Amino acid sequence: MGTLDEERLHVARCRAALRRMLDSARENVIVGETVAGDRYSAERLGRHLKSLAKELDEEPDGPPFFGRLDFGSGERSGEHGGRAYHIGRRHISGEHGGPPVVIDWRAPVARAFYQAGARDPQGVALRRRFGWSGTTLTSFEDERLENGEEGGGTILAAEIERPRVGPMRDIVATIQPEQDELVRADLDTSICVQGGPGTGKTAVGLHRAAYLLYAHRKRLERSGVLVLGPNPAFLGYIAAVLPALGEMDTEQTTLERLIARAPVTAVDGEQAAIVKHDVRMAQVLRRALYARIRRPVEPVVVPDGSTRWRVHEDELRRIVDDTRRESLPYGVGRERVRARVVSAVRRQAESRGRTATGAWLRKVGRAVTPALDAVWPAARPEEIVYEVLRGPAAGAPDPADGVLTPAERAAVTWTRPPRSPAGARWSAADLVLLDEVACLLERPRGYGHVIVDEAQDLSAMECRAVARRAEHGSLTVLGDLAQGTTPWAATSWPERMALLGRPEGRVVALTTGFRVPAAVVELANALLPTLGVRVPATRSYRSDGRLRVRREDDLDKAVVAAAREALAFEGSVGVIATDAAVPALTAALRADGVEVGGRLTVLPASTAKGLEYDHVVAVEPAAMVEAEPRGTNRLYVVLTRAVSRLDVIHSRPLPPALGLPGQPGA
Ligand SMILES: Nc1ncnc2c1ncn2[C@@H]1O[C@H](COP(=O)(O)OP(=O)(O)OP(=O)(O)O)[C@@H](O)[C@H]1O
Repeated sequence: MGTLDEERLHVARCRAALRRMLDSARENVIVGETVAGDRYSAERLGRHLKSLAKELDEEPDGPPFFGRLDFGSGERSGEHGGRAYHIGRRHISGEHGGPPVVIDWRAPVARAFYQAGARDPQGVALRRRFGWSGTTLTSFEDERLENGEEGGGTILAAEIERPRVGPMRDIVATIQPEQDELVRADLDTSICVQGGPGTGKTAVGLHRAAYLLYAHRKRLERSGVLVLGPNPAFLGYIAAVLPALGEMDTEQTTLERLIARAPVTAVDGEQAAIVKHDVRMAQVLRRALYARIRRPVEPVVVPDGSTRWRVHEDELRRIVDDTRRESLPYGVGRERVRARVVSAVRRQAESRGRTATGAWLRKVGRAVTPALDAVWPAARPEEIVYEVLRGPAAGAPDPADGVLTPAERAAVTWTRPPRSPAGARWSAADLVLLDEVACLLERPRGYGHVIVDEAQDLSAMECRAVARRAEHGSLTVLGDLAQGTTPWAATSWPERMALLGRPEGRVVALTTGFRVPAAVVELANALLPTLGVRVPATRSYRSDGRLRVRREDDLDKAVVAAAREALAFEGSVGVIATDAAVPALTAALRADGVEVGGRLTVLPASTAKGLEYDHVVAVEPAAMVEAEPRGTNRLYVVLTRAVSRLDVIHSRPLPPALGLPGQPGA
C-alpha cells in the first residue's frame, strides 16, 4: 500500500519525470517552431509547449499529486485490477514509455476517486488523500472502501476550510460526488445548476470547462469554450483557475464585453431598461428591420453595352417572397436576392447565346445594387435601433404598435433623439438591442460550449444573446434564484432555460455550501422566505467560523475597529457597504491608518456577487435593503460572502426578516 517514505520516493520519481518533460518541452518549443506543417498549427503547438514549459518551470516542486486509488482484484476493477494510480492536476509520463506516474484527474479511471464510496466502491480497494505542507508531503489518509470505510478524514476538511487569500483556486483534490456528476456531464447535454451561496457553482462550471476540453479536445479546440461572468471583478477573481488546470484556451468575459459594438455612454431609467430587456423587444426590432423590405414595383434593368436586361417586377417579387420564406439572416437574404436576380439575367443572356464569364457576372451583380437597395436595402444595427428608439416619423407605422403598451413605448423613446445613428449614445441595454439586430443581419460566432454564471440576473434579451452563441453547442447555466438582483431576475429556471434555447435542459440543485460557515448560513437562510422565489435552503459543510452581530451608534468607528480586528487574522477581508456609503467608509478607514487595497477591500454591495473573503464586515443591512428594489436579495448575497468570519455592524434596526431575536434593535 505504500508507507509515507515510499510515497515520498514516488514524489521524487514524479519530479524527475516532470524535469524530463520540461526538458523535452523546451526542446520541442525550438523544434516545434520549425517543423509544424502550417503557421496556425506551429503557433498553436508553440503556444502549447511554451505554456507547458512555463507551467512546469514555475512549479517543478509543487505537489505533483493529491490522491491515489488502489484497485482490488474483484470483477468490478476490470482492467485496473490490482493496480494503483496517483491522481494529480496533470498527467506525468513515466520513463521510457512506461505507465504514467501521475494520472490526470479528468481521465476516466480518475472518476472513481470522486465517485466511489463504501456503498459503491467501484472496484476501489483503497482511496488515499495526501496532505502537503508547501512542497513537502507530510501525511496521507486512507479510506478502505472495500471494508466499508468512508469519509471522516481531516485532510479533506482542512482543504475545504483553508482560509482564502487572493484569487479563486481550483478544487480538483476535493470535488464532491454531486459536483463531479455535473463536471463530467456529457458535452451534448445542457444543464442548469441551481445552487445556494458557496455550493460550488462557479467551481463546477470552471472544472466542467477543463473536463470538456480534456474529453473533447479536438471538437472544442475548433469551436471554443466561452465562460461568461457577471463583471470584470468576478472575472479577475476566477481568471487563474483554468490556467492552473493547464487550460489556456477558454474565452472568459462578460456578456457586455462579448457583444459590445460601442462603448456604453448612456444610462437608462429603470422603466426604460425593463422594457428594453423584455423579450417583446425582439419582435419590435425584427419588425423594424423587415419593414425595410419593400414590395417590388419596378423591373430590374441591367444595362450591358447596347443591351438592357430586364427582370420583371413579378419575378422580382417572387424572388423576394421566396427568399423571405427561407428565414435566412437578413444580410444573407439580401445577397441571396442579388444572386437570384443575377441568375435570372444570366439565363436570359445565355438563351441569347452570350457566355457568362466571372467578370461579367460580377458586373451584373454590381448593376443590380440600386434595385436591391429599393426592395431589400442594406441595414446596420445602429440604424434599426436608432429608428426604434427615436420613434416613427409622422404618419409612418410603428413596429412597437400592438407589441408594447403606449406607456412602454414612451419609456423607451428618446426624449431628445440624436440627429443620426452616429450621434447616438448607447446604454447597456441598447448594446443588447444592437446585438439582437446584428444577429438578425448575420449569424454570430458560435461556441461548442458556453458556461454562463450568475445566470439568474440575465434578462430575456440577454438570454437570447447567450442562446445565439450556443446554437450549435451546449450550455452550462449556473445561478441562484435567491441571489437575483436585477429588475428582470429569473424566478423559474425552466422559463430561463427556454429563453436560453434549451427548454429540455436538466435543472440540478446543489445544496451543500463549502464557503459559508453554518452559523452564517443560518442567518442568511432566514431571509429566504422573503425573497419571492422557491429554492432549497443551503446546508453548510463547515462547522467552523464565527458570526457576530453588533449594534453600534458610531458606525464608522465600529467598522474601523472591526477591520483592524479582522486584519489580525490570516486571509482576505471584505468590508461591504451600500454603494453610496463606500467612499466615506474608505476615507474613515484610511484616516485611521488602515491600509485599503491590500489584504482589505472596501466594496460596494452591488459588486460583491460571486466573490468571497475570508472575513467579511457587512455594514448597515437596513441601508442595503432600502438601496434598491431587490435590496433583500442583495443583503442575502452580501451575508454569504464570508468564508471564516462575518461581522454584521449596524446602527439602525436590522431588517426584521433577519429574524435575530434577542439582537438589540431586531
Ligand atoms: N468540493 C469543494 N472542495 C473545496 N472547496 C470547494 C468545493 N466546492 C466549492 N468549494 C469552495 O467553496 C467556495 C464557493 O464556491 P463557488 O464560488 O464556486 O460557489 P458558488 O455556488 O458559485 O457561490 P455563489 O453563488 O455564492 O457565488 C469557493 O471557495 C470554492 O473553492
